[in-house]
Amino acid sequence: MSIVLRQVNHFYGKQQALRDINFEVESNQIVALLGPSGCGKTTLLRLIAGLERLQSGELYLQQQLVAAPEQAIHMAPEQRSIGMMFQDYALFPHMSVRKNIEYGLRKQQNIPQRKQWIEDSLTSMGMQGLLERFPHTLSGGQQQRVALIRALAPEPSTLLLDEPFSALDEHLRQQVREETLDVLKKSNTPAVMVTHDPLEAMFIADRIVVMEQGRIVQNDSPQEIYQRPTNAFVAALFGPSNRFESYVKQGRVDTPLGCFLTEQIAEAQAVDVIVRAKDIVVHQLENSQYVEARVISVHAMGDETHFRLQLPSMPERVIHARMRDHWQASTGTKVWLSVATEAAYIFAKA
Ligand SMILES: Nc1ncnc2c1ncn2[C@@H]1O[C@H](COP(=O)(O)OP(=O)(O)OP(=O)(O)O)[C@@H](O)[C@H]1O
Repeated sequence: MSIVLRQVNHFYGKQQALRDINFEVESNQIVALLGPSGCGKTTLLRLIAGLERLQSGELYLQQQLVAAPEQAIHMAPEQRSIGMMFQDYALFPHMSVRKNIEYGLRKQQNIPQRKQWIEDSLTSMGMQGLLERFPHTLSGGQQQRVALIRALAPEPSTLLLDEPFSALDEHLRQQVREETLDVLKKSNTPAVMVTHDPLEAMFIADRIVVMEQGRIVQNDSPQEIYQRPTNAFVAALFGPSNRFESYVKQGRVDTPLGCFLTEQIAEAQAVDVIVRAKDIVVHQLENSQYVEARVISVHAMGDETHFRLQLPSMPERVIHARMRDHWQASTGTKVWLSVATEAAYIFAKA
């Protein structure tokens, strides 16, 4: 194991930022911490790095107990062999790219070999010839690549990344994200990356830890998180969705989009139902099995068409649907909706 956290709680004054956190990062794994602003992601990263003192619980890095307040253990950040990379790059402005990267090399390392690694890594990212340049002469994407190589040059046992791509525009973000993934996998460095972008987490991570209000609500592979979300919050993370409140009656849950079967949830239990926009099929032809709706607006979204729809039974709500087809329809057009029964995610309310 690269990182093990046991029973960690953290307070800022009276406000609790982390609750009962337990998780592990295996060697060679990339783990994404995913959740909305304020859910405690950065706090967790800072605790692992030692920038914030653990108040309770235990932290192991490479099987070594490095923080445990009950045993008065707190290893200093610089002794933890952790590399860090943040969204604002934080390169030294008065040093060349070469000096920035070589700054962290340690005497114990095979320096000529590391220098070769630095040159090879920059070349693989299309950055050959930039070693003598200064940070202010580089683009944001180039600075971010330098920051990655700098963080990895001392061969840390783990890399922590806090929203590393958020300052980049969408196109560049995708490119730098792919390069980062390749460099991390090639160097076999386990990493924990904070992000609030579910697609980014799915793309880069072997495992996703979803956080909500200081708690871990699910810790699984990207596929499990997407296909078997454990609560309504996780089910609604990936793209636009529709949420309904209902209750179980004779093994069924009635919603404005139809009736769905549920076997696991007790009779009369109040539930949240999530139907992802992509799971609603919009039909042009009337069918008595389908639910009637009217078009509010239609939006071409590249390969998909996004519909904002209104149901006669609940005119105050906007229903979101997404189809792979290309559609055009004017406001007020009548359409019919269907949802496969397995496409409704049903969760008992807490
Ligand atoms: N130094 C601090 N002093 C007081 N409260 C803090 C401090 N740092 C964080 N908090 C609070 O703790 C909670 C968790 O913050 P944290 O920065 O860990 O969340 P986050 O998920 O990383 O959010 P974001 O995505 O916006 O960075 C928030 O309510 C925040 O306001």
